[in-house]
Amino acid sequence: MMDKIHDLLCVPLKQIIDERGAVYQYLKSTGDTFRGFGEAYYSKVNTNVVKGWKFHKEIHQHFCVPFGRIKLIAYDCRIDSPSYGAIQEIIIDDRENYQMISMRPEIWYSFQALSEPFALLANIINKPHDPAESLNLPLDNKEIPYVWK
Ligand SMILES: Cc1cn([C@H]2C[C@H](O)[C@@H](COP(=O)(O)OP(=O)(O)O[C@H]3O[C@@H](C)C(=O)[C@@H](O)[C@H]3O)O2)c(=O)[nH]c1=O
Repeated sequence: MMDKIHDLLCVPLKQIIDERGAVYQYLKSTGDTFRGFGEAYYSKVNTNVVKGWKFHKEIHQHFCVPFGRIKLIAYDCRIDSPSYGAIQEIIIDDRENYQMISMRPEIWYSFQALSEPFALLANIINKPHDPAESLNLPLDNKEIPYVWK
């Protein structure tokens, strides 16, 4: 059963399309979820590859997919959360599911590229990347109740 994780926000984004191309909106400092700017980068994911599981202790992330299609799985391990134990599946892409995911810290997540030849997961984070601030678990672990097929 796919739940909704407390305070993990999916914000539909506009694409302003014209005959020349389009403008894909992403993140504004005036947005409700903005927590300051630290770094922006892309995670390129080759078709069918799954990255993760990842967990950030402090960093707040803003994901969107400007190219391709990603399946994101999130798991709420916060004992004090109203959605403790929840697993949420989110499709993010550059078309009908063009949206920003406001991913607060302390959520486990992993993500798979569903598009060929790859997908780009854009990420804007509120502090510069710090490997010491994150945790990783292998895809086949005993802690997270989700199995990637
Ligand atoms: C994110 C990042 C990674 N790296 C290095 C660390 C490592 O040697 C290599 C690959 O890093 P990762 O395996 O973490 O890359 P990846 O698995 O693509 O994950 C990254 O994508 C986003 C969506 C996340 O979820 C973050 O955890 C981030 O680490 O790049 C940097 O130098 N600067 C950075 O800002």
